[in-house]
Amino acid sequence: MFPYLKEAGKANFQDRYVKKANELLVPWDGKHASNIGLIGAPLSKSSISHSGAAFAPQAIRQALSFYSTYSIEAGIDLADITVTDYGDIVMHPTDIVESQKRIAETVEQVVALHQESLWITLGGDHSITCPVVSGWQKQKGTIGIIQFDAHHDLRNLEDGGPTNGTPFRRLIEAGVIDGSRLVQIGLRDFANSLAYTEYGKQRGVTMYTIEEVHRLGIQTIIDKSMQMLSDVDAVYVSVDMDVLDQAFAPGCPAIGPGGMDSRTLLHAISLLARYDAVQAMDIVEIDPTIDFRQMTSRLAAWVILQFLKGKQLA
Ligand SMILES: N=CN[C@@H](CCC(=O)O)C(=O)O
Ligand SMILES: [Mn+2]
Ligand SMILES: [Mn+2]
Repeated sequence: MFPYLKEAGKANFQDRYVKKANELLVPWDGKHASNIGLIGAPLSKSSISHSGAAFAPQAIRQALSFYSTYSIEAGIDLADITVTDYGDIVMHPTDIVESQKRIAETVEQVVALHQESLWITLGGDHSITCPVVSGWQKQKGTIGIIQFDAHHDLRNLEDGGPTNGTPFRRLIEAGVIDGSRLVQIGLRDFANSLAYTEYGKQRGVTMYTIEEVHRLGIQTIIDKSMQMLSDVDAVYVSVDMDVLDQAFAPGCPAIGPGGMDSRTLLHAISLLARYDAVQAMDIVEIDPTIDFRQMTSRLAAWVILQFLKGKQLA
């Protein structure tokens, strides 16, 4: 009736030949689901550094609207993919342990409903990976994890409880994953301590520093890692955005120089997604309140798109 009135929040300009990446997300109706699920775990009260990562799931969804679904490099369009958006898990306002329990329970329940689905979880700080993987693993069996991170995240629990510095130690000590099935990629100087490198080595964790990424090349590291994990039932990819150099990811609380460039991370995700065993991914440690021009959330949107692209190329 009114030709110049549009629904609030809808784009001002629509090109009939362009599909925007956010249009791939379809809210879960409680019944129907596609074979790719997305869920938000907005917890950041568990972060050692001040963090507004609880705002990241919405920021990343919104950042998808900046991009189209067409990959000129691969010569494919993702337009026909549907990602079922399960929404965000409600966090307890003060109780971190209760919030993490809700994450584990919810993930276990939704994965049980749709066991064949691929899962993308948007954090939150990195503490969410422990409950997410715990819930997911219950439906999967023996799992491997590939972690992109500047940090080990193998800190002791005594000093701070279940913070964003501890998820992989908790998973190992709870027996959810064997240390020999954890691969850490992008570890960097002056962001860790010898005690945790030694703890990781004792547990059989495979570690690649950012210097090794540069020297060996990301393709070689991904090939080797997936070969090493060839006996697992499923592989989980955990993307701590602070693996990136501060120039590429200004919106992470624990930024630093000497990190990975965005192209290397995106290539790694697309390579990993081509493996059938890679069935889940999380993206963590983005605080949209300190980001610059949504650069870090935009990159996270691309991480999702590279994952979807890689699956199309599998
Ligand atoms: N996942 C991040 N872990 C880092 C940063 C913690 C922080 O400063 O918030 C770590 O344990 O050092
Ligand atoms: Mn980190
Ligand atoms: Mn981390």
